[in-house]
Amino acid sequence: MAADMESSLETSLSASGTATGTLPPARSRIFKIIVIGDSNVGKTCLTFRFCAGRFPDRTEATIGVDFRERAVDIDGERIKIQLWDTAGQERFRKSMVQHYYRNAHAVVFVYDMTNMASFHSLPAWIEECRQHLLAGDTPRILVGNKCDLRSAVQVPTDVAQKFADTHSMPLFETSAKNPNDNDHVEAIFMTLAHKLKSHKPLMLSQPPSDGVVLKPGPKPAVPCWC
Ligand SMILES: Nc1nc2c(ncn2[C@@H]2O[C@H](COP(=O)(O)OP(=O)(O)OP(=O)(O)O)[C@@H](O)[C@H]2O)c(=O)[nH]1
Repeated sequence: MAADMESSLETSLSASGTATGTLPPARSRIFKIIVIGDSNVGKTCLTFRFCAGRFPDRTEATIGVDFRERAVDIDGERIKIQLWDTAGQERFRKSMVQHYYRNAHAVVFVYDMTNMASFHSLPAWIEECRQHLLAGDTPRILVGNKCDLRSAVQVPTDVAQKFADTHSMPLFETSAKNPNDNDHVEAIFMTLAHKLKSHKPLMLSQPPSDGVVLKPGPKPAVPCWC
């Protein structure tokens, strides 16, 4: 992953590059999106699905944080979506928490639709986020995962929607495993990236080094989810 992160240091000038044979790479905006929620809800699988395009063969509990990154083209602009897959288990995350939130441009809260306890944990995750995020207007979305396990669903959509409305977040129900189910993981992150693109000024972030972001981006503009 380190190599991927290094690539986000690319700088500008391709548009004005001269015919020297090796044009400098295009500058990319980087959107740091952190993915939060209880252990086992599928944060690793969701981020893997978006960045690698498939469901991982196997996963282990995330320790600290994993980074995944994907470059996308939005309206002709190259954007790097940097997903921070955070540990759900308290013992694997406590020393890292402030690094997750630092300079985050958006937050994805995840619960497991087949596990009511993971839904009931959401207020605690929202509170942690509130305590660490400087910008209270940082875009947030709510994702219910594992909707492919239809017969095991414990969290009704209307209950989740009510919760999402109360917290002014859009709700998506999806499956990292089965890309044909409900909202596509691809569409969820791309929707978020479109929102960020239309509201963020240009950022030249440094990539994280040992989990620490070196250079802050400017305060994000007020998001609009309408
Ligand atoms: N059926 C089904 N299983 C899923 C889905 N997403 C994840 N899983 C399974 O749920 C388990 C946990 O997935 P992870 O992605 O490792 O969960 P996590 O939230 O990253 O867990 P931590 O790293 O401990 O915080 C694994 O056994 C996955 O295979 C899904 O959409 N459908």
